Amino acid sequence: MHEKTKGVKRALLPGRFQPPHWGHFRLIKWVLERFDEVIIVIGSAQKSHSFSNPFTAGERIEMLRLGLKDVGIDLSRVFMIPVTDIETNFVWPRWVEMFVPRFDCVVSGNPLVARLFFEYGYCVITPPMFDRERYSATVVRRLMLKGDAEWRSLVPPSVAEYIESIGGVERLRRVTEV
Ligand SMILES: Nc1ncnc2c1ncn2[C@@H]1O[C@H](COP(=O)(O)OP(=O)(O)OP(=O)(O)O)[C@@H](O)[C@H]1O
Ligand SMILES: NC(=O)c1ccc[n+]([C@@H]2O[C@H](COP(=O)(O)O)[C@@H](O)[C@H]2O)c1
Repeated sequence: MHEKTKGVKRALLPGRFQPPHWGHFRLIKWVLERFDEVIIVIGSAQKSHSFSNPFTAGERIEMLRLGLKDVGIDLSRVFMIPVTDIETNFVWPRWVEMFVPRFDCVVSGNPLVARLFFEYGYCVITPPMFDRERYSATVVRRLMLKGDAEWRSLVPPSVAEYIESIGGVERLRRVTEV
């Protein structure tokens, strides 16, 4: 381990962030209360323009950065790294390792992610869920599709403005038309 990063505790936080909502930002704060740095893996980086994955990896990075600034998180403690999916779950932790800096633990509420990294030998932490009834990206996307402006209250203001600036709601409607 390099002398300068020796002793620095890092958590890996994988997710799709489609889009990032208040639950994610509370989770990132929670992680940074326990670790020195967080590596946010922007999962399914190859995906965009669908109901489950409307935004590109680049757009998700922009939104995360805006939200992190809104909540006053020091960006020098945060890495954001896009990682594409692969066919083989068993080797996915090794695949992720290729793209990211060294890390100590994985934080995930996703049972598959937790199990794969646990079997691979990592320390895995299941975080608390923050107001999960509301703070869910699926809920945000459903409200957008319904034309219910309530979705804006589930994400930081800067994220809502960004989504509007790129025509995100219109995109979601178009790509889900049958
Ligand atoms: N409200 C929340 N509180 C705490 N952690 C959350 C919350 N929502 C999501 N997470 C966690 O954030 C990580 C990334 O989640 P993800 O991007 O899948 O969000 P999501 O809201 O579950 O999205 P989707 O509804 O599109 O599946 C996962 O570990 C997930 O458990
Ligand atoms: N085989 C794989 O590529 C593999 C396995 C498990 C999770 N993942 C990814 O990890 C991310 C987990 O994030 P979510 O909790 O948002 O689903 C997703 O992008 C998911 O596709 C990929």
